[in-house]
Amino acid sequence: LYTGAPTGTRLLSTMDEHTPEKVVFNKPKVELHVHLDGAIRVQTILDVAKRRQISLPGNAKEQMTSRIILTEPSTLTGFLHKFTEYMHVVAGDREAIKRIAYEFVEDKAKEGVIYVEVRYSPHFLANTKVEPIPWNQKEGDLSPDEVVDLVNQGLSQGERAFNIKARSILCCMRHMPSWSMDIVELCKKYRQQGVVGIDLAGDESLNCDGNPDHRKAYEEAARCGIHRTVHAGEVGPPSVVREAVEVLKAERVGHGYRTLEDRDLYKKLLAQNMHFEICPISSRLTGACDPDFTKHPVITFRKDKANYSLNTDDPLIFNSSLHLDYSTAQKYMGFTEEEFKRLNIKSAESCFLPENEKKELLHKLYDAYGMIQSTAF
Ligand SMILES: O=c1[nH]cnc2c1ncn2[C@H]1C[C@H](O)[C@@H](CO)O1
Repeated sequence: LYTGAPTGTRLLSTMDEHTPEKVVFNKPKVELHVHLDGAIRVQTILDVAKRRQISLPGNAKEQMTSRIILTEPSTLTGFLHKFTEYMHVVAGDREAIKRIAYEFVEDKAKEGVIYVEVRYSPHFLANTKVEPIPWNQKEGDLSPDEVVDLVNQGLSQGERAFNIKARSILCCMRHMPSWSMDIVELCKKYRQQGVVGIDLAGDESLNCDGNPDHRKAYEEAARCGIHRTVHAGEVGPPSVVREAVEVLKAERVGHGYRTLEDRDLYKKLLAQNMHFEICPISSRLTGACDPDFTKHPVITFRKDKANYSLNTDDPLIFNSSLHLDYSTAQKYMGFTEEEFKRLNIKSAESCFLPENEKKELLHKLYDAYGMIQSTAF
């Protein structure tokens, strides 16, 4: 049993019962890149479909699971298509949205995560005040604004029940620039209720142009002190990373694998201590990286002592858990306990919490890792 819970009030099991993989780093962790809508329990999708009388092609859990999950390397476009299998079930439903957020916190606590930043597109979960209404839903009465309020409620109930900290990041979508100004306004409105940042997600292989609406939203975010991350260089070229950092003023890069193809950019970002949100399992199944993990870009990041985190991205679709990302890094990339500690401390340093809360989180990690705080890496 993992007994190092922050306040010592709760014992966490070493792993989720559905994850057979070995736990290689059974210590408190920080996760910075995970999509709420890519981290729903299959059982919850089935329960909500039943309650709402939405018929699904497969009713049995195994059938639905096999429709949703990716087992072989695909493309980012192919991967993103998987969301159409189930998003219509939960979108527009208040109870489902709160439940998903709450259960998400429970699942993270079970993985030994003590601080998580979870991201999602409020528009994708709404059915009014969103144009076009996503997932072929009929118009209803759940706006993106109320979606954010519901997720905040679910997350904070989860925080209290499972004794970890959860904050959120709101996603702009590359193919929907007209939503981006709403996003920054929602970030501003809900910054006291757990929203800590803005992201730009979606299909970089189809939409990597520097759209002025995304740029305006990010300018406003920077002006208001809203923290910024951008999906870039996952499948798109290094120029998308450069734009994310130089134009959108991203403080972190989502994925960023292809940064390595531009030596000058990579050197500059290393010198800047730029944080890369690395998602090993995801990068194989989306086709972003070579399927051979022994050739993964994170091996270079590690060698260069770069600032990066390890993350699940979309554990529902990858049928994965954070333990699997860690055990993969250990098994195929030679990661050690020391490196896991170092990268979690880097993750905490790069998180979007206010300084005082960041310090507190760092203290918890130093304490759990048996480190004296001055022993900086
Ligand atoms: O890995 C990803 N790259 C780009 N976009 C992604 C990835 N995973 C999820 N998304 C998209 C699909 C979700 O509906 C959206 C918001 O969470 O973000």
